Amino acid sequence: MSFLFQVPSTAYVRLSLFNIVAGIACLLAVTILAIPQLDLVHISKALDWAFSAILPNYCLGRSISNLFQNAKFNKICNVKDILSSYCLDGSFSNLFPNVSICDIASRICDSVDIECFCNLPSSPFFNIIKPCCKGKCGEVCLPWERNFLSWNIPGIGRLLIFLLLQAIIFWILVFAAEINIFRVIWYKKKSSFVTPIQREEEDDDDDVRKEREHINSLFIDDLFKTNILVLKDLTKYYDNFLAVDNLSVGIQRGECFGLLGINGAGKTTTFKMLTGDVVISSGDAYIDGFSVKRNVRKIQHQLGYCPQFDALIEQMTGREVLTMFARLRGVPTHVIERQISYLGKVLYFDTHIDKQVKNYSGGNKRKLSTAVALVGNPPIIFLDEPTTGMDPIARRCLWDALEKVLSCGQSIVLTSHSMEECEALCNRLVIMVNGQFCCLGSPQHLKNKFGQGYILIVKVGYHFWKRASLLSAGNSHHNPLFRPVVRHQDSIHRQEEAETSFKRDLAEVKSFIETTFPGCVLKDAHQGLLQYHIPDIKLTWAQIFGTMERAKVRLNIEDYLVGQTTLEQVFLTFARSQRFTREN
Ligand SMILES: Nc1ncnc2c1ncn2[C@@H]1O[C@H](COP(=O)(O)OP(=O)(O)OP(=O)(O)O)[C@@H](O)[C@H]1O
Repeated sequence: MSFLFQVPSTAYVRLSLFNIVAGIACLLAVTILAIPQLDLVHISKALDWAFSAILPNYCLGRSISNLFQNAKFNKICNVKDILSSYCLDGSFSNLFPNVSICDIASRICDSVDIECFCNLPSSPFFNIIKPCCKGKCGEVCLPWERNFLSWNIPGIGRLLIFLLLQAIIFWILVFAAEINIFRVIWYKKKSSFVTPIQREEEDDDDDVRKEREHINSLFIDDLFKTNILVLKDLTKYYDNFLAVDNLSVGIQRGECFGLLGINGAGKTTTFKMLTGDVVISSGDAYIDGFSVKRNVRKIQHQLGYCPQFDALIEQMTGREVLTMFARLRGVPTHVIERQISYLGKVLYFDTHIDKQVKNYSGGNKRKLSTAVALVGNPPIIFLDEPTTGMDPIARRCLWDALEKVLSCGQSIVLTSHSMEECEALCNRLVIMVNGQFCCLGSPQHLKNKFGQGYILIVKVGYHFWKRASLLSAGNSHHNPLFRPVVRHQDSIHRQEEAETSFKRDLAEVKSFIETTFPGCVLKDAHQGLLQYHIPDIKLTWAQIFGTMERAKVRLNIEDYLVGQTTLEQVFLTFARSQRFTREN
């Protein structure tokens, strides 16, 4: 049922409703339609067969109902009961004083059953038991079976056989789903009518293109001599929306690979495809040689996953959660305790490990989720924004822990919105925009390639404005009578003056920088803070500092900063081209 529903509460409500409808409403419908006066008995019979064949809860309800009904009618049609009720109380002898039927009947029916009476050519006793005489009772026949397991209604033999068949069929379906047969069939069927997406290769960054060519040029076995994870033209469509677009990359053993991108770039969807949570639209991914499409179970044994939102059981303690996942991963019992205390220590939440998860802070939950991903030392670990909500110390502790993991030869794929984190951990990273890789390489390579030159940040002084505001505030002490009106008008006037002056200063500084450093690009302008990228690599630090020091005296520059281009600036350059949907 987890294939049909995303939200547990929705699944619960809908399944409960379905069971009520299938179990009770169908039973009522069939029973009502079976009333002879409605003349719909044939429909009732057809529905009874149909429901019995497909609905186990109908079979169960029907069996219970039939058992009860059959027991009741068996009691009515039991010869000894009839004899005792009619003969012993004398009612029969009163009705037919000249007939010693009770004596005859009791003598006969000690040895024979009700059919004996039904076969008597005519007798008053026959009239009494007539409704029990099958085939001789016309429209007043009672439906009863001496054997309650009989195939005929109200015997429950047929229903039991259906229940058994359904158990076998549903077990086979669950087993097939477990071993992923449906997914494989789905992929096979889909690949026959999905045409691969035609890409404009020349639009790709050359590193991204080279990586794709490298992946496509080698056989899978060759790729896994060095790589642990390979994505090959991995694509995901949500209906018609292209969330992940033709990703190809190989991630090496012991490598930390970063996925950067703004909200909605497609990072989580990529993870979800790799873990088998969502179906791949086209392309494939391989972990340690196993295809996600064909061997998702094997792949799930190989990976640890820290999802974007903590998937923890609130009522369990941290230790219990880790023990559970360790057992699921097949960690030997005697090693589990050692691993848990190690993870608690390196991730610095060992003091909370015996608390219930519901009492954890947000940061500690993230640590526990990361520990869940690390338990059992899987060869590849996916971490989706693991440090969200962690304080700077905890974050650094996590980085140390991840460094240790990497040094043991395990690989990590990490998404994060912290450039600092990516620079600290990632050997290589990609920036994703609109589901595509825009650039690929080490943080330094990307900075060199996309951020050649310098970053100049200039803060234009606003002290005139500040002084004016202070002045107007100071004046207000002296003339309490006129203060409200005069102060208000004066303040507005001074603020307007200060604003004009500030705008003039800003324009002067802009014009100075743009003429002094030709080719510079204004990246950001915000509250008097101008951020330029100076691409001219021939300029020296001394030249830039000298020029700015001289300008600082002449122009209204309060402060300035010259630096190397940061990863964040490279990121921002690419992030600007992300298409914005209503959601992101
Ligand atoms: N189940 C879904 N159905 C339809 N569209 C979806 C679904 N899940 C994600 N998307 C869309 O796919 C795109 C990529 O989403 P995804 O969650 O992968 O982004 P992300 O890069 O992980 O973002 P974030 O940094 O916020 O986690 C988004 O535009 C999102 O709206």
